[in-house]
Amino acid sequence: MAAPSICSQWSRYGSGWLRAMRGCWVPRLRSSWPAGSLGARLLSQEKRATETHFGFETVAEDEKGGKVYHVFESVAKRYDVMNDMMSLGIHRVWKDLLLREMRPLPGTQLLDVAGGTGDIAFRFLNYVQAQHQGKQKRQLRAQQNLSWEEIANKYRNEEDSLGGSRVVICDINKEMLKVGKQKATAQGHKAGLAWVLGDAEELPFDDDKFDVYTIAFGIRNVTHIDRALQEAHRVLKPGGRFLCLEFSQVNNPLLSRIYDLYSFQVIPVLGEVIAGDWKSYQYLVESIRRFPSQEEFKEMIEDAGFQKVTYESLTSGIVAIHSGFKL
Ligand SMILES: COc1cc(O)cc(C/C=C(\C)CC/C=C(\C)CC/C=C(\C)CC/C=C(\C)CC/C=C(\C)CC/C=C(\C)CC/C=C(\C)CC/C=C(\C)CC/C=C(\C)CCC=C(C)C)c1O
Ligand SMILES: C[S@@+](CC[C@H](N)C(=O)[O-])C[C@H]1O[C@@H](n2cnc3c(N)ncnc32)[C@H](O)[C@@H]1O
Repeated sequence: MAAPSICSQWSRYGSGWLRAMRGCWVPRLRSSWPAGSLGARLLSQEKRATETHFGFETVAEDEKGGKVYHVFESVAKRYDVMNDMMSLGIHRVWKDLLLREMRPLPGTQLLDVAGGTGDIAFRFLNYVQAQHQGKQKRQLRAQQNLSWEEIANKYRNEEDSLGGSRVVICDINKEMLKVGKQKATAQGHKAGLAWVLGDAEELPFDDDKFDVYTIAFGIRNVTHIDRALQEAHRVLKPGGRFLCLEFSQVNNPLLSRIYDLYSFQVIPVLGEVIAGDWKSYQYLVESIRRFPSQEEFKEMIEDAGFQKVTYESLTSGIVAIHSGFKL
């Protein structure tokens, strides 16, 4: 599979003709537009159309990708330890629940987008391996009068311990992927996984290719969420499933105040102390507040063409798992 270069990915950010115009005739005309005139209104519309947010900051659309890249390049090495410290390990439970929701069938082809250091992919591999081994044991136990040679051969001939399941981890950040690959080696995951550098908004995969698409704590960072959702829909096979684990809206007012206090007063401090990076963790908490609520995000998933869209809020809505099908 071809891995597109980071530079070619970035050249795409922002809408082409508006960007080109901003650079040429728009600034020259600006001074001659009286306030409230059509020209001034068009300019402000054009600005709004090409601006987005990076946390609480307003930035040009074509700047956001670079800023997000810098955040994850900076945190990559301390990413996993930070998550355990900041969430007291709770992120592991959320990720386990995503797998429980997925319940992959034998032979599942999974695409994990914004897969970073591989947490979802490794859970998937452990799950399908355990399933496959369980099935194999049950089959052997059901067969009477097998010799020890036959049993030993059965185990030896078992080339694919994953029962045909595979996972592709796709992420835009090569530093995150690098840490993920090191983790895979340390955890003994060799077979059944591929690492691909790519953008959620322009996936380097053919149509109708995967059974399941996951994105965990990734979609919040994408510049055009609608494009990422459309891409998810494109690469899934008919009948395929979209699953997203993401921060969401806390639904308990009292807890919400404690949560805000913890997010804004503690997380950036931990970011500074553990990773030497206040700004990236300030971006994390700000981007969480910017992300749509459970219901709003559900509508966006439906707009991308998914059917039977549902969600489950976890830990009082701190995070939610959204699910949808390509039918
Ligand atoms: C740069 O971008 C990123 C970098 C990353 O490293 C990760 C991500 C993406 C995120 C993940 C992969 C998930 C893992 C990361 C997190 C969970 C960090 C984000 C955390 C939050 C937004 C806050 C919510 C966290 C939790 C509920 C986890 C549990 C944490 C606690 C129970 C905190 C306990 C801490 C203390 C007792 C320390 C003392 C605190 C204070 C003095 C401040 C005041 C705090 C309190 C009164 C207690 C705080 C209690 C809560 C927060 C519980 C609130 C519970 C509910 C609302 C149910 C990435 O994009
Ligand atoms: C918070 S991490 C999540 C990593 C992993 N899924 C997890 O649950 O631990 C967010 C990831 O999204 C990736 N990312 C951000 N924008 C992306 C994009 N446009 N396309 C693909 N990946 C992106 C980042 O590089 C980073 O690895």
